[in-house]
Amino acid sequence: MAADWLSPAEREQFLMELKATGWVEVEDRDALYKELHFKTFNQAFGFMCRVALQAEKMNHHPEWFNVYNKVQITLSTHDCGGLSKKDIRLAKFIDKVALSL
Ligand SMILES: C[C@H](O)[C@H](O)[C@H]1CNC2=NC(N)=NC(=O)C2=N1
Repeated sequence: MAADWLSPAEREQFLMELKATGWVEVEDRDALYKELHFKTFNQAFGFMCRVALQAEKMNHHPEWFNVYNKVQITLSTHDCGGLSKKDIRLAKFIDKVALSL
């Protein structure tokens, strides 16, 4: 959606903020990646449940992989073939939930 496109200035600003919290740009595609570690599987899955509910509300879904206490997340907007404001919003939500656990 056009409203979700990032201007070059917004993109630079948001990427700077998110890199400071551990997100990295994926090398071979326009996407963001973060790996999170929790104490237990319960915590990791609890985190995933909260993110899943938000993702469904936003109609914007992460690509993710979980083993025990580790969650690897890739964010990208498939409809526009790269990063959009929705990825930024979801990344910030993910950081907020992770901090609250
Ligand atoms: C039809 C449906 O609205 C779309 O496929 C939504 C669903 N979730 C999505 N999630 C992500 N990450 N990118 C999208 O472009 C996207 N599009």
